[in-house]
This record gives sequence, structure tokens and C-alpha cells, in this order.
Amino acid sequence: MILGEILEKKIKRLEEKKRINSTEVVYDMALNAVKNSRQNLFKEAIVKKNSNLAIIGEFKKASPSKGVILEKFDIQAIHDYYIALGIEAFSVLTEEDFFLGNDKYIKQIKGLSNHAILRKDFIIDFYQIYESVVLGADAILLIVGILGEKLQDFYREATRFKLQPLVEVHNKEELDLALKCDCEIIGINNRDLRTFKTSLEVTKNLKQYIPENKIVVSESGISSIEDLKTLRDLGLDAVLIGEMFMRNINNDSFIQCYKEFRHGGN
Ligand SMILES: O=P(O)(O)OC[C@@H](O)[C@@H](O)c1c[nH]c2ccccc12
Repeated sequence: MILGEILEKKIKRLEEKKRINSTEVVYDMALNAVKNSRQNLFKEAIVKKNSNLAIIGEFKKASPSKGVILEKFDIQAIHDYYIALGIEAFSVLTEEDFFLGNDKYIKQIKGLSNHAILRKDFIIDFYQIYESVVLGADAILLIVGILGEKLQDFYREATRFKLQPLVEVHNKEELDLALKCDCEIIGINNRDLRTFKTSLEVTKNLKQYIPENKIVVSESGISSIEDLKTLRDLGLDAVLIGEMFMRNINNDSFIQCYKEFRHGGN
């Protein structure tokens, strides 16, 4: 199972990182960084305004199911494209082995604009929370399917360091755990991390169980403007899109259709 392989690699990478900077060292660095951190605007950026959806654009070079998605992965060019599309916040994959992400992208993107940044990785150790603070992320992904009952502890530690957690769920059981932990921002992943199949039905189905006061983001498998309209009509706060944006970076007709959608088209 690929998720198992991803987590195994992650554990190895963490062991290597800890040999260079111990948990204590990174913890102290995080305490320092949080004192100087900018105001966290992730939540404000993605909360629903009027009837429109907020859009989170992901920097995604590759994925385990699709391989390399964008050969020429130029951070500046992707950033400029997202600004031109009027995106509300960024998601940055930092997982190295299967998504070809990198921690350094966060600093690079922060140097380009003030948009809030979600660090997208497989968080299984507090070490990665401290690291995310040092890297300058505003938000992190906490995957309930991986953390299970540990979610509560990770949530508390992240918020203690002023990170805003996006709590990712894929089924009712995971959603119940997320609600038990009283999280503010819930991400419904349309992709089953075990089979990599996507279906927007997952969002349609789970949305009904989420209280009104939560911020809801639909993630993954959004592959057309039609999909965006479907999700907008469900009354979500935001959607998170990687592959569709990456594949269309040079597609003028896509960009045109997208802009029409954003400016109130049906
Ligand atoms: O490229 P897509 O299908 O638009 O999906 C983006 C994002 O939702 C996806 O990358 C993602 C959602 N949850 C994750 C957890 C880990 C890694 C990646 C992800």
C-alpha cells in the first residue's frame, strides 16, 4: 500500500533530520520564530465571503498516482500565474519522495508575496510542527486518517504555535473525530488516500454533517470549471486545487474560462 510506503519514508527522513537538528533545537527555533511571525491570515483568506468560494492553489510537481505533473516547476512562474488567477491562499507540498516537494519552496514563496501558506505534508511527529513554524507556514495539514486519536494532541500543539490546522477527513468516522476535537477548519478530501480514487460525492455526502460555524474546504479531484460550480453551489468556504491548475499553466482558454467563473459566470 502506497500510504504505508510514504509514511515509512517519512519516518526515515525524520530520523535523518533529527541527527542534524534535534527536536529540542527545532523546538527552540520555533519558539523564537513564533515571536517574530507575521499575523496569521490563513483563516480569513479562506472563509466564505458573499456567495463566492475561496480558492487555494497548490504547488504540486508530482503525485504518487500521476507521476510528474509539471516538468518545468518554476516557483516564480507558478506564483505569478496564481496571482493572475486571483487565488486566495497557497498550498505547498513539501513531501520529497512521492510528491517531489521541498521545504525550501515555502521560504521562496514567502519572499514573493504575503499570501497565507498551508504546508502540505504527512505530519506524524511534533518535530514537523516546530519545523513548519520555522519555515514560516501559516497553516498545516493534519490528516485524521493517519493521526486517529492523536489528532487532539497535534491540534493543540499546532495552535499553541499559532499554526492554523486544516483537519483532513475522508469519511464519517474521521469527521466525527475532527468534530470531537473542536477544530475550526475541516478539509474534506475527495481522494481516498488508500486507493487514490477521487469523487466529489465525498464532499456532497459529508458536508451535511458539518455544523454551520466550521470553515469547510473541499480538496482533490477538482478537474473542471463544472466541478467548481458544483462545489460552489454546495455553499463551501473554499476548495483546494493542485493538478488542474498545474496542467493548465499555459492554457489560455482554461485561464479565460476560469476568470469568467470567478467574475460571476454561471
Ligand atoms: O491535485 P488535486 O487532485 O487537485 O489535489 C490537491 C490536494 O488536495 C492533494 O494534493 C492532497 C490532499 N490531501 C493530501 C495529503 C497529502 C498530499 C497531498 C494531498
